[in-house]
Amino acid sequence: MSSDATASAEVFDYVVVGGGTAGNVVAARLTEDPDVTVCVLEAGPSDVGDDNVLQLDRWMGLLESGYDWDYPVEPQSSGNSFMRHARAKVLGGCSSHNSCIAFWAPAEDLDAWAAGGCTGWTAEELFPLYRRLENNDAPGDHHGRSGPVKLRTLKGADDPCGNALLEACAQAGIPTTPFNTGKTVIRGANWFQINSDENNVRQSSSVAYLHPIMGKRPNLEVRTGVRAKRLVFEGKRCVGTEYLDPDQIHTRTVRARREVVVSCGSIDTPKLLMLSGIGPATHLREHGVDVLVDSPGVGENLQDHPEGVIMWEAKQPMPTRSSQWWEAGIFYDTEPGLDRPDLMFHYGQVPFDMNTARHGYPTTDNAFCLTPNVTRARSKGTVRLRTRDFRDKPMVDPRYFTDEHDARVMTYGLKLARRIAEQPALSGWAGAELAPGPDVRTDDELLDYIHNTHNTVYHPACTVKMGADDDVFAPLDARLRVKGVEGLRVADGSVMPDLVTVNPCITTMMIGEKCSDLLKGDAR
Ligand SMILES: Cc1cc2nc3c(=O)[nH]c(=O)nc-3n(C[C@H](O)[C@H](O)[C@H](O)COP(=O)(O)OP(=O)(O)OC[C@H]3O[C@@H](n4cnc5c(N)ncnc54)[C@H](O)[C@@H]3O)c2cc1C
Repeated sequence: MSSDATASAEVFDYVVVGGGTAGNVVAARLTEDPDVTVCVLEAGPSDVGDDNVLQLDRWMGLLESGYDWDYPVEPQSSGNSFMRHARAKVLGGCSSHNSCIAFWAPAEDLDAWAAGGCTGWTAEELFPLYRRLENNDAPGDHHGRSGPVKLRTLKGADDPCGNALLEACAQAGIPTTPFNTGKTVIRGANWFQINSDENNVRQSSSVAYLHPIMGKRPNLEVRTGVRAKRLVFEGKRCVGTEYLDPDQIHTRTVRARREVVVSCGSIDTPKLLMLSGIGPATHLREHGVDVLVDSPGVGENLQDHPEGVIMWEAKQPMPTRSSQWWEAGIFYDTEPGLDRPDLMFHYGQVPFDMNTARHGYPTTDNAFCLTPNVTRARSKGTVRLRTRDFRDKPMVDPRYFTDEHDARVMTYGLKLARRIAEQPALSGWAGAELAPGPDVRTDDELLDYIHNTHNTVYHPACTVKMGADDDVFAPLDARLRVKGVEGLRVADGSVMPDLVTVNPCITTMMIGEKCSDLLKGDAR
């Protein structure tokens, strides 16, 4: 150990606040060095032995459950004001809650981060980190074979409807194309890769990184059921955090000798920074929070993948077993000249009426659906404090569909989904269209339906973005350090300058890998 403190004392070399997707990666990598002590503070319970969390096919049951922070959105002028943002409250964070669709980010996304001032974040520099984290069953030299996170390629053996869908896509000019080869798929469809093992145990950051070492590394302490209230500073140096003990009464402090890493996710990280005095000064003062750093970008730039749904009654029985019920997807370019797809669909083997049933759209148990999402949405929102009480949910305002681009891509998506369903290959499967239904035809009607019923792919990100040193709207520099203070970094989905085009969980783990490299490099 680097000093007299042992792993059970209240002083550690590093404190990781939030035992989620990225935070656990940071903790696991740092404690590879037995002389480095790390304490992870996670508000939710442990996932060890909890099949509700570990068995991937049960993931939809976690939505709005006790494992969910379940954030409402502020009333939306152009979007669905009933929509809720699921955010996991359990060790592993959203990687313990999600559907484990596993993608490497397109090289173009990462290169754009670097071009925007994030030195060290090109695809060439980051692809080796994806390789390091994965143990992938896909062929070729592109993939890692010995990382902690198992990725497997789905094959659709038990889903004739899904196979008919891929055939229908091909009939509609969308070829069956392998994913995750390192070449960006602009137009193509296929079965996904997922991060779950052969027994369908999810390969969350806790399963893959923490379970093998918990209780085995004396330099790692994982505390669950503890909620950070506020970061602790001495002058401008972050020296630890206050947290609410599981007894829900006492406030304790844990200190970091070297650095604190905040990994609470794209909604709770900006909240914790703002409660600690780092954020837009006027907003902090309005809530009676003393300003430590006027950082106007904290809680700004909220980006997401808004998602619509189109659902058909199935003419034949749909599968009764599945890895996670959303096993295939489609990428598409809605205008010429794009270097990345601007539209994606997930194919659901199940009805998805969470946002349509309340509006009276019919539903059934035997249905399938396509959910178009806007992969490079331009509507940007905010996360703000509701009050200065750490127990209050923050104000999440994604401002969905306030940019016309997003509305155009989404309506294009609904029409393209109908075109796919009309292909001969799906004639034996696509029955009545349940939502939005055949009467909803014009762009205005489709948009009205979307505004009332859209969901999210649950990818909120970018609210504490990294950027160039002189970018005042980037609260972090490219080494993930919070500008204006010392001893404090952020590692989670909030650091992305722009949301990746694809499902972001594996990229968020990669951010954890990168953060651990930066910390190790700077500690030398
Ligand atoms: C329902 C759902 C389905 C999804 N499906 C997919 C998918 O199939 N593929 C994909 O790539 N992505 C998917 N995503 C998105 C992906 O899982 C997330 O973008 C990613 O996991 C976020 O990681 P993070 O590290 O930013 O935050 P998180 O993983 O959410 O980690 C934050 C952690 O911090 C904890 N925390 C928060 N506040 C405090 C506090 N004050 N004190 C202590 N701890 C705190 C939280 O409890 C949580 O454990 C999905 C997300 C959801 C919610």
